[in-house]
Amino acid sequence: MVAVAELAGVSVRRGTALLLHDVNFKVEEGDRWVIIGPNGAGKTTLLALLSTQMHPTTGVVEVLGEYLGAVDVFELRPRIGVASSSIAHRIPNREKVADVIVSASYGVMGRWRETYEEMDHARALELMRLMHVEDLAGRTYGTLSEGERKRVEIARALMTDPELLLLDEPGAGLDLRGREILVKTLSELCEDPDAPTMVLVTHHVEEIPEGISHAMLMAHGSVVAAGPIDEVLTDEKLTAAFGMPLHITKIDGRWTARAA
Ligand SMILES: Nc1ncnc2c1ncn2[C@@H]1O[C@H](COP(=O)(O)OP(=O)(O)OP(=O)(O)O)[C@@H](O)[C@H]1O
Repeated sequence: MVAVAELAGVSVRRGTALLLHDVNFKVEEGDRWVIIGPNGAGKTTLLALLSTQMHPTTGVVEVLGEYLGAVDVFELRPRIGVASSSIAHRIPNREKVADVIVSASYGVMGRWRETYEEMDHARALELMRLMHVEDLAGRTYGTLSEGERKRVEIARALMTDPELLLLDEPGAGLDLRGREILVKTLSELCEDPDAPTMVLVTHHVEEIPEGISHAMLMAHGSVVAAGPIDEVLTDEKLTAAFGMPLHITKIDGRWTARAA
């Protein structure tokens, strides 16, 4: 198996704060990872390394065969799709949904004077169908519900045909209906053999789509457990990560957790 990303002995320090401590993590081609942990566990920091937005203080980060620190990250970034609230905040509200997606092929936020190929428009349409937002193509981004926005943001992240897809809390702020539509759409993506290798971050096991193959539990900047999802999402390991007695169950491929 080819490693799409690998962290070896990675720590990240900011002043006296240790954001990540001796993290080892390997993502192989075709893997669908979920990273779970309480607030402040270091999940966003880990995604910042994988998306080449941050360098480690110590240790080695390899992404798509290149080592951070020895590669021009601007060449690497188009090969990585990212959907996160910080990117979403930069999308202009007046932008049409179809343009939000197609403009990713130029790496721009909001259309300006670029001209797009027919191929780009066809790809954007294909992705809108994949994310079930094709009916919203003509709407402006600012008029969408939170759930619709999330699916548009993921379609945008897929526009450059990335080899690695990073999703930072896609279910945050969604109501039950919005969450269920998103989880179903993400399940379809996870089960699509042509979809890129994926790493999804969430706080809630209820947001884990079917088709996720691996899980990592984090706490206090360290890895509590990592591996095939059924081996990692156990009462004992979840309890250790969240620091309270928890009971987790899996029914029809979906997970729920509550205090034990
Ligand atoms: N520049 C910084 N200086 C000091 N501490 C920082 C800095 N950036 C982040 N931190 C701290 O590092 C820890 C890890 O942050 P991170 O955002 O990676 O956690 P997270 O698991 O994504 O949390 P959340 O679930 O709340 O989004 C937090 O305690 C945060 O306050």
